[in-house]
Amino acid sequence: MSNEVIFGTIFIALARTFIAIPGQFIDNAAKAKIDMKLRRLIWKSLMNMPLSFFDKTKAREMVSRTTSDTVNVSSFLMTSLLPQITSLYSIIMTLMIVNEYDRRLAVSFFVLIPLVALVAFIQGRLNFKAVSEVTKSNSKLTQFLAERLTNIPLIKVFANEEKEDIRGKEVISKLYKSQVKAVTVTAIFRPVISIVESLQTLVIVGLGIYYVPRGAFGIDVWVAYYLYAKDLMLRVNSIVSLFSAFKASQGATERISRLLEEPSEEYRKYLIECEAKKDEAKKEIIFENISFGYGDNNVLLDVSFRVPAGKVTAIVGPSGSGKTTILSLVERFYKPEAGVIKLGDVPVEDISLAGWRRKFGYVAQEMALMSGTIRDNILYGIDREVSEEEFQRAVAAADVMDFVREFPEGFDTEVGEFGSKLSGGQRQRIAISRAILRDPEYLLLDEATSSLDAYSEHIVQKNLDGLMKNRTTIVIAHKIATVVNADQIIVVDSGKIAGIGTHEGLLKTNEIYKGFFDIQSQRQFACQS
Ligand SMILES: Nc1ncnc2c1ncn2[C@@H]1O[C@H](COP(=O)(O)OP(=O)(O)OP(=O)(O)O)[C@@H](O)[C@H]1O
Repeated sequence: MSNEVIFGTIFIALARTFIAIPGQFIDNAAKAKIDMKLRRLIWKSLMNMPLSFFDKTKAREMVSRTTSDTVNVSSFLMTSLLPQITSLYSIIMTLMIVNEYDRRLAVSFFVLIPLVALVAFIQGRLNFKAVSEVTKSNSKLTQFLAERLTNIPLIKVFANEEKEDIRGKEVISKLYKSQVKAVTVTAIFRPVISIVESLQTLVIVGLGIYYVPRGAFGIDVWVAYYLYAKDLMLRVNSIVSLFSAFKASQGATERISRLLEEPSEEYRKYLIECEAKKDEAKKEIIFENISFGYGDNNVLLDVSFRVPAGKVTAIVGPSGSGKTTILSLVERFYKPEAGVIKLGDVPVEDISLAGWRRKFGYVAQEMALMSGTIRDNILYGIDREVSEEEFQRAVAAADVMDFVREFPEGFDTEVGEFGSKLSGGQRQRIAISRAILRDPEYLLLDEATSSLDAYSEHIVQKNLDGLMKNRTTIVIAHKIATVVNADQIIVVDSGKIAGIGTHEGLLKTNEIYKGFFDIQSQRQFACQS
């Protein structure tokens, strides 16, 4: 019996050590794999979300969904849940083995287990609350820092450094206080846990002192019981702490599930294969009784018009009247609430979104760039081979050479985060050269030359005119020259069509257009004089 107990105990201890080493490796590798799979799933889902999703979601929240929430889930699965299955098995086996040694020793566990479980439960709850508080304060600090650091010019312009300093200190202090709270919980529970451990030892030792001299069992059984009891208590402790780990991962799991359940753009729904049908560029784009709003903010009301194929349509109207929204609907960033948009006689809903977007070149007022070089940005989204000659032609047409020449590294110059190392006009010229390379069937320009100086504007406008020629183009225009030369002008006012016609026609019949023309003429005159 004696040898059996001693060798059995040593064998279990050794086996545990040898199993633990590869076990730990497998756990960590599996955890990393779960992280990777979850992150890929989230990323894919984010890439297929409609623009309306990003209107209501903070980018930083999506970053933490992809980085920290995934870790919470995988940690729960691999470091909390799975090991507890073996813990449960160990507890049952220990109870059975000790019961075989001596029933009275096994009964002692029914006193020790509830005691340890109760303390671990209370500690888990308090710890969970404290750690949640730290996580919350931490993400508030991250949000604060990211927002302020990307808006330094705004802070400087309003000389708000002192106020921001005070606000920053408050956010940092909040994180500090929550950390101290968490540390206090740990500090309070350390002595409580020590007391419980001492009690355990007292019971274990007490049982030995009482029963061994009376011959109930030998010292070997007593030592084995001691080792089993210690291990059992650790396992009970970790099973109970599963509760707080579950709570911590519950929030993350819910957030990830909610994200994955969001409806995607049905990007790959191919009802009509768009790419093959080049001749569709010959078809007009038709808005039939379109109404649309962002949430409760109604922007377009029963809007109907036709964009003739191969012609330039200019949209004019006061700020906030819905001009950019019309372009967004053409690009199918949003779905109209009422009415239908057609290409010829086909509703655009029946045309694959990927193919549809590939038909368009879009140059917005503010074009953000990706970090990388100027060349990377010019070629962004161009999924075909571009010869150096073609590249040079495009950059010359958009007057990009004018500023690239100034940089020692030329087209290999890094543009910085969001293209921050370039001016608005330089960023716009990159966007225009990108549109030229894309050679789209449809061109959407949102006041595309607004950030350029007079000289560059002249060159770029000349090339844009070339690009617009025989191409279906919708341009949101504030400049007289663009408007006057357009084949058709749509006047938008408070989300409604206030007039459609040519410059001469509207000038005679449309008061809003006449007002717009007069203001723009005066502005242009003021700029020139
Ligand atoms: N993503 C959005 N979410 C919520 N509201 C929006 C969004 N984009 C625009 N709006 C609102 O829709 C209305 C029309 O905006 P839109 O950008 O279409 O006007 P616009 O005529 O192009 O203006 P501007 O000439 O100043 O660029 C505005 O009241 C604006 O606040």
